[in-house]
Amino acid sequence: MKTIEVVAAIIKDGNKIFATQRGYGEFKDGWEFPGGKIEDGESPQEALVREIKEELDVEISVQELFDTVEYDYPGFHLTMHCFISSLKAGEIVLNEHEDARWLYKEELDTVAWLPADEGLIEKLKKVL
Ligand SMILES: Nc1nc2c([nH]c(=O)n2[C@H]2C[C@H](O)[C@@H](COP(=O)(O)OP(=O)(O)OP(=O)(O)O)O2)c(=O)[nH]1
Repeated sequence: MKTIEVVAAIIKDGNKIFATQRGYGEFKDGWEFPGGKIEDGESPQEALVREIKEELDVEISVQELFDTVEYDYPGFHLTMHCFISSLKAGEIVLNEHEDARWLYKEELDTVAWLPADEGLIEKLKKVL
């Protein structure tokens, strides 16, 4: 099966994390962590900084790797490296997503996460 390698940002502000809702495509309306595919020659961290600038207009500082999710969708295998991050500069603008929310730990279950993110959310609840 084809593997897609993706980086995603768990952007934290104090006790809150930033969740985005996909605005298009196969997973439209699902909630996720912003990010996208790594391009040739990029490190995961470089890809993440670029993707977040494209999607949200902001600069982030990328901190530690929180988890790498491995998940089989019907059409492909997803490998997703999820980095704890924080906002460095700029104001968030939703260039691609249809909605976004800052969620406290207690609110993490109030949005419909993409299937690959469900285990990650359980793991996050333990550390937030
Ligand atoms: N960014 C991100 N993608 C996720 C998450 N969970 C999850 O299953 N995915 C999947 C959805 C997509 O198939 C893939 C991400 O690829 P992508 O962001 O480049 O999105 P895309 O398929 O729309 O690709 P493209 O149109 O930009 O080429 O990973 C998540 O939390 N964040």
